[in-house]
Amino acid sequence: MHGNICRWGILSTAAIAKKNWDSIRNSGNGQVVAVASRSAEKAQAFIAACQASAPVSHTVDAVGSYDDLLARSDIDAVYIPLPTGLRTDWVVKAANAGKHVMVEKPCGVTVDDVQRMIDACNANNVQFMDGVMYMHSKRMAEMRRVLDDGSSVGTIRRITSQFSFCAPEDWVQSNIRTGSDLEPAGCLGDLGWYTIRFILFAMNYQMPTEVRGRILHSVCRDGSGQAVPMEFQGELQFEGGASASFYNSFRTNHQQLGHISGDKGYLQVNDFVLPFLGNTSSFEVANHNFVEDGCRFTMEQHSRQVGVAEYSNNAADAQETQLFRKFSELVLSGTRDPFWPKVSLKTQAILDAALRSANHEGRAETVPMFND
Ligand SMILES: NC(=O)C1=CN([C@@H]2O[C@H](COP(=O)(O)OP(=O)(O)OC[C@H]3O[C@@H](n4cnc5c(N)ncnc54)[C@H](OP(=O)(O)O)[C@@H]3O)[C@@H](O)[C@H]2O)C=CC1
Ligand SMILES: O=C1CO[C@H](CO)[C@@H](O)[C@@H]1O
Repeated sequence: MHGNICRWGILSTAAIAKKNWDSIRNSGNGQVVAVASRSAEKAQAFIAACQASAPVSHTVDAVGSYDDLLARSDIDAVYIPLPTGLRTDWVVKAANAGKHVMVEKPCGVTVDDVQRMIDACNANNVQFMDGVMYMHSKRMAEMRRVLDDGSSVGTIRRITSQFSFCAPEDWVQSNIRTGSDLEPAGCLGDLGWYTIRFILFAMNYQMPTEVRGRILHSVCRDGSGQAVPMEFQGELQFEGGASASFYNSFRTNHQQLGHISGDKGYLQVNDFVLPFLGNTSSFEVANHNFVEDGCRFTMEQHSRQVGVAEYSNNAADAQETQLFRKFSELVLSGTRDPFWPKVSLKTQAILDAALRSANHEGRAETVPMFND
C-alpha cells in the first residue's frame, strides 16, 4: 500500500485488461503500477494503447514475464485475466507472493482449482475475488430490496437467465473461448458463469439440490484438442420447489435476460451483465392482474421500471469501477471478505455439475451445499 492507494499489477495484455486499466484509473483508490506480458514489447504496446485512450500521469512499467511482476515489492494486488486453463497456477503463485488476487471468470476449470486458489489466498491472508462486474452495480442492491419486500415478486418459483452473443466464424476459429486447453467450458464458462451467478443471487446464494445440463451445440476447431460447448442449457432445482433454467450461446445474438417470477409478480432485467449505455440501470417489476367481469375477461397490465443512477463505460460510478474500488478498499482496510471466495466456489460447483450432467446424458447431479 502506498498511503491510501492500492498498487495494481496486471498479468497479461488481455483485451479485457484495457477496460479495467480504465476502471482502476477511475476508482480513486487504485493505480496500475506495472503490466506483465510474455513479451516486454507487448506489455509496452499495451501500456501505450491504454495511455492513448485513458491516460494516467504516473509511469507504468512494462514487465517481460509474469514471475518478474509477482516478485516486485511495489505491488499490492494483481488482476489476472489469463485464460482459464492457465489461471490456477498463477493465482497460487500470486497469493504465495503475498499479492491480493482479482481473478477473471470462469475462475477455474474445476471446483478443485478454485479451492486451491482460495486455500493459497487464505494461507497468505490475501483477498480473493472474481471479476464479475455486475455484482458491484447499485442495481443489484435495488433488486435485492424488491425481491425481499414480500409483495413485488413474493415467493420465488422460477428463474430464467440467458446470456448469448452470435460470434463470427473467424472468431470461432481463433478466440481463446473456443480452445479446449484455454477455455475448456466454452460458452458455459464464458457466459454461464454469469447466468449461474444471477440464479444464485436471486436465491440468496442457496445451492440447488439438483443440476442438469445439456450441450446443444459444440465445435472442435483447428488447434483445439477437444470440442467445447457453443450452446448450453442448464436446469436447477431447489429445496422448497423453486426451479431455474439458464441458456448460453455463441450462436444467438446479444441477450442478457434475467427473469425472476414468484407468486405475486416478476422482476425482469434485460441487460443484467453489461448495462445498456446510459446513466440509469433499470429493471421491470410486474404485478399483472386478471379480472373476470361477466363476459369481459381482462388482463390488466401493471408494471413499473425501477432505476438507479449509474453511468456505464468505466465512469466513476460504473459497476466495473465499483468492482476495483471495492477490492482496493478491502486491501487498504486490511480486512478480508469471505463472501467473495465462497460465491466463486458455489458458481464453479454448479458449472461443473452442469457440465458433468451434459456429459452423462443429462442425468441429475448434486452439488455441495457449502453450509458452514
Ligand atoms: N469480467 C469481464 O467482464 C470479462 C472477463 N473476461 C475473461 O477474461 C479472460 C480473458 O479474456 P480476453 O480478454 O478476451 O482474452 P485475450 O485472448 O484478449 O487475452 C488473454 C491473454 O492471456 C495471455 N496468455 C498467456 N498465455 C496464453 C496462451 N497460451 N494463449 C493465449 N493467451 C495467453 C496473453 O497475454 P500476453 O501475451 O501479454 O502474455 C493474452 O493477451 C477470459 O477468461 C474471459 O472469460 C473477458 C472479458 C470480460
Ligand atoms: O465476461 C465477458 C463479458 O461478456 C462477454 C460477452 O458479451 C464475454 O465474452 C466476456 O468474456
